Amino acid sequence: MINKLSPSILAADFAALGEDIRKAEEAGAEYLHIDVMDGHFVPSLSLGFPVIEAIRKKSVAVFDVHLMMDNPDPYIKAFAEAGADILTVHAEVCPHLNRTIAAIKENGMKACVALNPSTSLSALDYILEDLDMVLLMTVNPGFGGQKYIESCTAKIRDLRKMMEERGLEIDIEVDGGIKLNNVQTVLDAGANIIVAGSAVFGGDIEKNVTDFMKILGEA
Ligand SMILES: O=C(CO)[C@H](O)[C@H](O)COP(=O)(O)O
Ligand SMILES: [Fe+2]
Repeated sequence: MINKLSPSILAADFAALGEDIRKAEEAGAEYLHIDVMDGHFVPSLSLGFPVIEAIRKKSVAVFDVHLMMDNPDPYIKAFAEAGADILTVHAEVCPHLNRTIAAIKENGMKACVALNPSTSLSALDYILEDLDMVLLMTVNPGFGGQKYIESCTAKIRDLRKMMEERGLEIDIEVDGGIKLNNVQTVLDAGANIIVAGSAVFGGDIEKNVTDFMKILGEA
């Protein structure tokens, strides 16, 4: 599996968003993780279409859009038009997951399902073969800067094993509390797409990206 860093712009300086993104990309980040929160599924409100459209004009990165929203189905086409490349929906709020995943693909995006830390991997049992990526939340979604939940390491390992047993090579993305001092743990467990917000945008962005990429073997 190819490792990628996906810096989460939730932790960027929103008053200097274009500049912070430019720094992350110039340091070598190929993905950007964009957190959309609806104040329903999660307590926070974050950003929406105008922001995604604006940064799409400035960035060539893969837009890895993480929807933390109830009932995302009516918005799928609009996210594609705004510039999303990968669209992630939460299993907890998608009762018609096959239909949702099909709609994401029909709109030309890669399809990913996210699971909260306490959601069982069995939620993926009958959909895994249809996915381009699985996002395992390693904190409860809603806020940046939280602490990594240790029990998620075994879950990553179990998901990679589940994929191997089915002969699947699907990206496993991890999101929440990933820092330079625990990223090797999640890589060893089987994750290969690494979201980092505060650990990238809090401080020297170029140095943080470079340091992560050395560990990811991307540098
Ligand atoms: O989805 C998210 C929160 O719900 C964010 O992507 C995540 O929390 C990144 O922030 P950090 O790396 O600071 O934990
Ligand atoms: Fe996220």
